[in-house]
Amino acid sequence: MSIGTGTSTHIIMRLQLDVEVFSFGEIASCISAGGGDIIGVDVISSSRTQSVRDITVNVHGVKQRELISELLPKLKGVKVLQISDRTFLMHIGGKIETALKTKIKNREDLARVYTPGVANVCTAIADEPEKAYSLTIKRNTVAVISDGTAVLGLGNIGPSAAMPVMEGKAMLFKQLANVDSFPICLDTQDTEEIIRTVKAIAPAFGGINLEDISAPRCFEIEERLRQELDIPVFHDDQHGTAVVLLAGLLNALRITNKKIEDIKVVFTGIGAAGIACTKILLSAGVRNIIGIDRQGAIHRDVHYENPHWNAYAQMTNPDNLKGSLSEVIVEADVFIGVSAPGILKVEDVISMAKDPIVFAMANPQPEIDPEIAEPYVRVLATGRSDFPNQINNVLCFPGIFRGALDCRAREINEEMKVAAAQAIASVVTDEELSESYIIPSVFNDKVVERVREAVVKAANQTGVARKEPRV
Ligand SMILES: NC(=O)c1ccc[n+]([C@@H]2O[C@H](COP(=O)([O-])OP(=O)(O)OC[C@H]3O[C@@H](n4cnc5c(N)ncnc54)[C@H](O)[C@@H]3O)[C@@H](O)[C@H]2O)c1
Ligand SMILES: O=C(O)C[C@H](O)C(=O)O
Ligand SMILES: [Mg+2]
Repeated sequence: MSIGTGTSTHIIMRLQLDVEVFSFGEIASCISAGGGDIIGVDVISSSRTQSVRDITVNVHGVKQRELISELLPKLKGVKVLQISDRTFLMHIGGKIETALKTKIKNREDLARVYTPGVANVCTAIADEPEKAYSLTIKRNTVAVISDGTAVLGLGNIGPSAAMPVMEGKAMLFKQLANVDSFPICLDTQDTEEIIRTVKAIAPAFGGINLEDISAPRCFEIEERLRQELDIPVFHDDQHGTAVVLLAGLLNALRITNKKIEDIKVVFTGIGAAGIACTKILLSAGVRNIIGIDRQGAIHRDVHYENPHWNAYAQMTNPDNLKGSLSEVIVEADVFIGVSAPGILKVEDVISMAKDPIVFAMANPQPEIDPEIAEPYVRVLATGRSDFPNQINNVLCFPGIFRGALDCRAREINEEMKVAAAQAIASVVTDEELSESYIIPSVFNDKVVERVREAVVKAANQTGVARKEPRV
């Protein structure tokens, strides 16, 4: 399966060139005719007769890449040895590794980090289990756990295919918040087995980040683990997303000057993210939310097999609207998509109220192509990093876990989440706020620090902190 991103990407073409025959001008014209731009040329090897070169080319989609790959071999003296995509190259062998804090230089070191010295440390922990926090990786380490059932918007692609996303989350934890983490993808989709397994591996970890586990199983898995473990358990697709969404919406409403209690919000995708996002907006004061899943608006006149939808119908849709997205979205102020690609049409956006806010957050393909939607909306956001206004849980999970680990929080509660949302929103000042800047960038170094501070404060206020954090 190939993801047509619709945006540019770099490919590296390794060419074997017959020195007597080839013409670089012809190669350049051919790449340009295929719609690519040459970014760089590296000579890999050279002899009197042959030269092997890597040509890095910027292309704007899969079709251009295919066209260039077809045209180049037709040139005289040119043989295409290999075409690699930079994204794939960054994944070869995985994206993370274990690093040592101290090197074992001699026998004395060996006897300390390993047998016999290590035995004394083990006994100390056996005598006083709390010491696991000071003498093992526990205090700074989170397990990133998935069963591969709702990987981005790709669906149930299984545990092995989920690994690149989980490795990516681990990279972000480390780079943004210096939290160590392990990506763990489980080869089971059985709720009880997942709960048992996570509980069994929990002693090594200071927190559990559940990721890309589909609804409705994710609700029970998280709830039971929260009750049965004494470390924070956080389903990122529910709560991380909800926190960042609330931050983005608070700032978008500053632009459109609409009051949170007056807006009509239409959601698509009433799964893990959709239900949690709805709940956070209700507690922030939104009164009119209508949720839409595959069969249309969720209302109170039917009984759903999914018990979460019956509960959802009770807390949303005050006018008990029925029908399709196109029918329900008329005069809505805000659209929030956590569902599937391409389901929002331009006509739907046109039918919204003045100054529409559209958050098309499905990954990797949003509910509407941003380029198509842009002329019709006041504020547009997606979950992706290649458009402005990235509403993605990456703005939340590193900082929220940094804070929770630092104050050794027992759990991550509602107050900590709302504090995190306000902290993220506050990074964008009044002077900076604009239609294309409602939410700070992932690379804004104020984000993690502000979220951490707000989360530690809320944890202290709600009595779930078990330690004064180091400053
Ligand atoms: N931007 C972010 O930070 C962020 C965070 C979490 C999830 N997401 C995205 O949101 C989407 C859902 O993720 P999830 O974890 O909630 O998955 P999920 O499987 O728990 O829920 C998805 C829901 O969308 C519904 N759906 C699918 N196709 C639909 C359609 N055509 N019309 C209406 N509803 C439809 C499904 O029936 C399901 O109820 C994914 O694309 C994911 O990438 C984005
Ligand atoms: O992984 C992401 O980019 C965000 C989110 O967790 C998702 O599942 O889409
Ligand atoms: Mg996810």
